[in-house]
Order: sequence, then structure tokens, then C-alpha cells
Amino acid sequence: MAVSQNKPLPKNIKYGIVLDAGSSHTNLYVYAWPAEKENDTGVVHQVEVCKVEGLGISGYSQDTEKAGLSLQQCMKRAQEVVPEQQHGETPVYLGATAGMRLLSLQNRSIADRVLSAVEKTLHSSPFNFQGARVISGQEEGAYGWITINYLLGNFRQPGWLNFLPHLRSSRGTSGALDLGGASTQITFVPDQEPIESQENSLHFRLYGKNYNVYTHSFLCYGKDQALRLKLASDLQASSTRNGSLLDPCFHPGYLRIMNISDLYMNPCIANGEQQLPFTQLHLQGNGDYQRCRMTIQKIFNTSHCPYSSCSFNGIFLPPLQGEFGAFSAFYFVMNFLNLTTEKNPVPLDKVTSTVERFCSRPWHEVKAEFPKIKEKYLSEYCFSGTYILSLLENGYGFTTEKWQSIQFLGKIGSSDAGWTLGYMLNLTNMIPAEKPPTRPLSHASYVGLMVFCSLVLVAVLLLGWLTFHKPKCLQKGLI
Ligand SMILES: O=P(O)(O)OP(=O)(O)OP(=O)(O)OC[C@H]1O[C@@H](n2cnc3c(O)ncnc32)[C@H](O)[C@@H]1O
Repeated sequence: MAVSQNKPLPKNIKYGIVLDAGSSHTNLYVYAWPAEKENDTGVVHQVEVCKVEGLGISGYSQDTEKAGLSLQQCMKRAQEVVPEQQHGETPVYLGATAGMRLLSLQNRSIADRVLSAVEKTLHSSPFNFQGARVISGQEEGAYGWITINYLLGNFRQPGWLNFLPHLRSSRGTSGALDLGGASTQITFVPDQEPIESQENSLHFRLYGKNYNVYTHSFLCYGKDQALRLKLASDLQASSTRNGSLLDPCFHPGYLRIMNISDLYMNPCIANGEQQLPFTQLHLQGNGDYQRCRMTIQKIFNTSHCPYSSCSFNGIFLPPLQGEFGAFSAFYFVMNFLNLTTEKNPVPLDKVTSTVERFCSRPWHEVKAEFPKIKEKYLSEYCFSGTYILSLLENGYGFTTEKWQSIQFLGKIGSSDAGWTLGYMLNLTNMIPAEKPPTRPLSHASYVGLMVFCSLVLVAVLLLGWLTFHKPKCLQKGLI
């Protein structure tokens, strides 16, 4: 049955499984780490990911049986990856994100039904199922931040700093920018302390170090919901009588028909449906980046700020600080547009001109060039690219200069950037508050270091003696 059971089994490896139930999909991640090093940082790696395409929370709510089957397929894959004798001890966690937060707001009983259907499937697996729950936006932001800093090795503290605790600082961590389908998160360690708004403030003590972290999750500002917000705002501003709308965020020649009820059946959009004299929306693209940007701008309310500084919608945002890793849809979109590089970030003006050029391309040409890409994704890269620029530049204030501190990340090593690893590390207590006691140096290194220091000391003393006590004959010869 198991693929990996034909191979020799690695010894002392532990496993953990996390399911990410998003708004449009479910992903199952299998993580592995050496048992004897589990409290070290950076030792856990993703060894498998199983994507259940098109079956997210919206899928579950419509067809729980089909969703259950897809889930079983991914659980089967996990059974193949984890050695059979370890199934019983391998924990499985399921976290549902913004799609489920929205579904709970819309209809609590459907949301509960979805979770219990999922729980039933997971209870019947041979693994040690630990529960399914909806994670909060704050948790999603925090666990994403923990994941990328864990994988980037930013929680590692040079041993010598233990002797100089006053030099320890929380700088050197990377901020996290996560763009989902239904929500988006920004999380980083700001310079400014204390953090002005309590609900955006988190405190962690990890490996003996304190971190005061700022985080905010914007529900309804994931890229799918943001498109709906934009369309609802366009409709409100338009005087269309028949439901036809020219949309600058889609390619010239692109047509899309949407049911008005689908657009408004959503807690993100205040109900304005009943005033409309049509039931369908006919979108016609005209690929105009500048106009697209203007229409998107309207979904960010920047008219009030009860703090010293805000992002939008009156939400506190301290001055941006340090490097940022941008993942999930930030990466998917930028990667499609060839704007992600391993080393130097692509400058903001080049990103803007690339998106502008892409938006202006006729739809038939784009479709012919990328026949293998899902039409939903392909048709929305123009909107998504423009939305990312609006959110980062106007929403968060990444100027041309600050833009250079953003790295678009898909994977770090073999692991996907996202909240799931941070979630598992926390629930399995694999990130201790205090640094695990380790001997700073082995005996041999200690002896070597002492010998080296003694030689340097002797050399310095000799040099000093030669400089200040030159032999008399030499001094005479010089006069
Ligand atoms: O946290 P929430 O908001 O629930 O979001 P999610 O869990 O659905 O979010 P993901 O990070 O999985 O995906 C983010 C969005 O990117 C979309 N997406 C996934 N793969 C993509 C690709 O290759 N190209 C473009 N978009 C993609 C996906 O449909 C979502 O709208």
C-alpha cells in the first residue's frame, strides 16, 4: 500500500500533518523532523503537500460528500508518506481560514456542519487527529510570521550573545505579508514601542528572546473578495440600466457574466442588490491599468485615522520596519508576471510597467500564450497585479525605496511559506520560550580557542615590546 514503506525507513524521524482549509481549496501538508533535535530551530521541513483543487470552504458548503472524498484522497497520500508504525502517534490539525470566517458570519449552522463533516473524515483516519477549528485573522498573521522566520533561521541566536543579553534585539526578523482569497495579513516587529492599538499587538518569547509583534488581518481584502468589493463599488458608481459594465481590470476582449445574487450574497458587501433593475452583470474588459488602479483605490477608505498612522479603514499601522517576505497570492501573481527573483527585488517602476503592459494585451492573445493556466487565474492576473500594487503602495505605504525590502517567496527551502508550519510548531510546543540549554562549545573547540587566544596575546605583547624597547644599536643607527 505505502510507497515509502518499500524504501528503508529513516530512523528517529517524527511527523506532523496540517490541513489548510482555505476559501477555494484545501491543502494538506506533511512535515518531518529528527526527533532528537525537535527543539532546535529550522529542523522541521515539509515533505509532502496534497492540493485538493477547487474544494475549499465554498465547496464543502455545497457538496460535503464530494469534499469528504477529496479529503480522504489526501489522507491516503499522507498514509503513504508517514511510515505505518508511526500513524497512531502522528498528530493531524485542521485550520480553516478567512473563507470559513466569512461562512460563519453568513450562516453559522452551515459552517458548523462543514467542520463536523471534516472532523468525521479525519477521525476515521489512522492518525492522531487533534481537532478542526477556524483560526482567527490574528493567528493567521502570527503563524505566517513564525513560519517564515523559523525557516529563514532568524530565531537563531549566535551563542556569544548569551553573554551580552543587553545586545539582544528583535531586529533581524522578517515581516510577513500574506494574500489569501478572502483575507490579507501584515505582520512585523516595528521600531515604535509600545504598539498603539492593543488588538494589533502580540507578544512572543521564543528561544529566550522577546518579540513585540504588530499584526493585522483585513477580512474581505483577499484577492477574490477584493474583486467583489471593487465590482460592487463600480456598480454603485455606474448608471448602467442593463448590467453592462466596462471593466479596466480585465483584458480588452474579455467578457464575463456574473449573477448579481452571487456578488451580493456575501457579508463583505453591504446589501445594495435590491435596487438594481437587472439580475446579471456583463463585464467587458478594456485593459486600462491606470483606470483599474483608480477603481481599486475606492475600496480603501483613508478618510479617518484615530491613531498616529493608519493603513486604511481606520486601522493602525506603525512605520514599516525591516525586510518583508510576501507569500501566497502575492507570490502566485508576481511569479506569473516573472517579477520574482532569487536575489535582487524587481524595482517598483518595473513592476508597474509590467502589470500595465500585461493588462493592455488582448485577451485572445493572452489565452493563446498560456493555454495550460486555469482561465479563472489567467483572466484575473491583471486585476490581481494591480490590486497588489494598490494594497502595498497605497494601503501599506511601501514607497519606491521600501519596495526593495520585499522578497516574494513561494518556498523557503523545501517548505511552502504560509501559516501552517507555525501553527504546528506552536501546537506541538516545538518552539520553546527559553533557549534549550546547550554547551556553547565542545571541549576540543574550547581548547583550540584558548590556544589561539594565547598565541594572539603573545604576538601582541611581542610586537608591543619591539615597538617601545628597540635595541639601542638600532636606534643609534637611525640618527
Ligand atoms: O486565507 P484565505 O483568505 O482563506 O485564503 P486561501 O486560503 O484561499 O488562500 P491561498 O493562499 O491558498 O490562495 C490565495 C489565492 O490565490 C489563488 N491561487 C492559488 N493558486 C494560484 C495561481 O497559481 N495563480 C493565481 N492565483 C492562485 C487562490 O484561488 C486564492 O484566491
